[in-house]
Amino acid sequence: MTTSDVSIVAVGDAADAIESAVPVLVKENFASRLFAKDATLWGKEAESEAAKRLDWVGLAETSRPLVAEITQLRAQFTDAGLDRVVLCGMGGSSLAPEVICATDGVPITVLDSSQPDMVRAAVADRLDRTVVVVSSKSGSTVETDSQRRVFEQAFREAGIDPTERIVVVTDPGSPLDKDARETGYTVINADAGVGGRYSALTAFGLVPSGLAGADIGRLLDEAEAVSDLFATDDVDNPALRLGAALGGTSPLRDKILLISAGTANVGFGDWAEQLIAESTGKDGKGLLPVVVGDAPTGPLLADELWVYLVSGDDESAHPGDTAVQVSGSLGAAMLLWEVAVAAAGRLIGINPFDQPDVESAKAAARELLGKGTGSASAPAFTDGAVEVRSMGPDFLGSADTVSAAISALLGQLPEHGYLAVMAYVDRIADQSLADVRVPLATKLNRPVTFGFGPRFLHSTGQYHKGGPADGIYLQITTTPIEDLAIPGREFTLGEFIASQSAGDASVLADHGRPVLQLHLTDHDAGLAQIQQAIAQVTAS
Ligand SMILES: O=P(O)(O)OC[C@H]1O[C@](O)(CO)[C@@H](O)[C@@H]1O
Repeated sequence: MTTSDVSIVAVGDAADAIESAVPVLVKENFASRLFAKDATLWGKEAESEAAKRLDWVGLAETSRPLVAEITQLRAQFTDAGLDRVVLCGMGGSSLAPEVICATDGVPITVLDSSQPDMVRAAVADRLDRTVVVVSSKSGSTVETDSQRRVFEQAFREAGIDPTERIVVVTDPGSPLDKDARETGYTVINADAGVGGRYSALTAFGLVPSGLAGADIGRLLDEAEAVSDLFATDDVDNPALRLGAALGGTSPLRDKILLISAGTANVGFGDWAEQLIAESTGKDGKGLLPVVVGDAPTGPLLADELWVYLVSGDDESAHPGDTAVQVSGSLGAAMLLWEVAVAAAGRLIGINPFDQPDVESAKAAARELLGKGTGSASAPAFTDGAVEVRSMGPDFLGSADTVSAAISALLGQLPEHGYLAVMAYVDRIADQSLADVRVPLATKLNRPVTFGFGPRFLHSTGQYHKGGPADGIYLQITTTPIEDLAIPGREFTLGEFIASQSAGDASVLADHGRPVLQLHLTDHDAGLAQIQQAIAQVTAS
């Protein structure tokens, strides 16, 4: 069916789920209650958190005043010859602007990493023309704080006053809010009644995107055009239909393949990935988003739902026994998925507004940093430029090469499991590493996710630790080409990212999950060696 500029077409189990679950959601008045900010929709335990997290339903209207404010600020910067925008922020504080800018074709540098080489590269580029947006809802995320410190120092060293170049987006009253105001930065507060992954249409999505030149007024128009439709208790409500397809299949198809099939919303899967994984992956339940780019060549698996992201004028139905085809302009699509995931959360029986397991990895990282140790343990063995460690169950056996270790990890895959590749490398310079995903998925004939660390910790990281215990994990870490000090901190970025990867691995291992860590002692040689080893394993 097609309504407004949003369209949902479903076949197979997804269509059955829509047929059975949407009437229930309609009968319960889910849509109208959601838009009336009814915090009781996800059960007693979720109520107090939900009560603080539902302002996103009205953002198309309430965010309007920001458009003029941001436009004016952009004009000031442009007049001063500042035409490069860097966004420092993690997860919900950076994923939306990346998609908004890419879709609008305007450049923005998204720095969502603690990887020293990636941070150095962002700081070294056109500093004299750069405006930095520091975005953090909590105001306490260590990656973001570290990025800010590095930029502040770089500006000072270049004889530039950081207060003329740094704009801070944060919740009112956060530690960052206080500090930034005292320092004299331009601060734009976000709506505190919206969680990170639902914040695309708040100041978190709009400030960096608008400063970079994206048409944020149009984005809000697109969301506003569908708001009433999504608030309607009707079986034709596309957001309820998508929510039912995501959370209402029986048995639950919990691996959601996000396929880019002509959509104009560039990189939308990366944004939706966080929304789905962090919202649903908890209490041993959840939906695993798998961003696959092109359509998979293998058969549809019994626990997969294929979601084709198409363009509005694509009339053709995509193949697949069970599939959903979704289109919509970006602002509409963002609101569509937010409502759909909230509805899926009710169907699955989880609280879509908390992220209980993200903190556990952060705590483990803090502990390791405190001890001054990045890597948790001595390597089991070293092969060329790669140190090999295993965590969780002892699965290495007699493996003494990188490829044998990878094969041993793959041998741990449960029947309905998935493999997550987690690469703590420079996600711009080492982008090609992501190409290992497809051959691994083909070899295993099971879902394989690929995430750059620490970015994924704020996305699929919640699902890995809180969702069903059926994952196996291939962690790739590296000695940086050149480490970087964090001004005012006792640890370097290199030490910090090492503690993040080791902390996450230790939490996964505590959950009984197999983790293989491949650590590059020499970045270039190690990377080539790992790519070769994966090619060898997947070819056999
Ligand atoms: O905006 P903040 O508070 O820096 O948080 C960044 C991200 O970290 C998380 O809180 C946890 O991963 C995400 O939900 C959030 O989007």
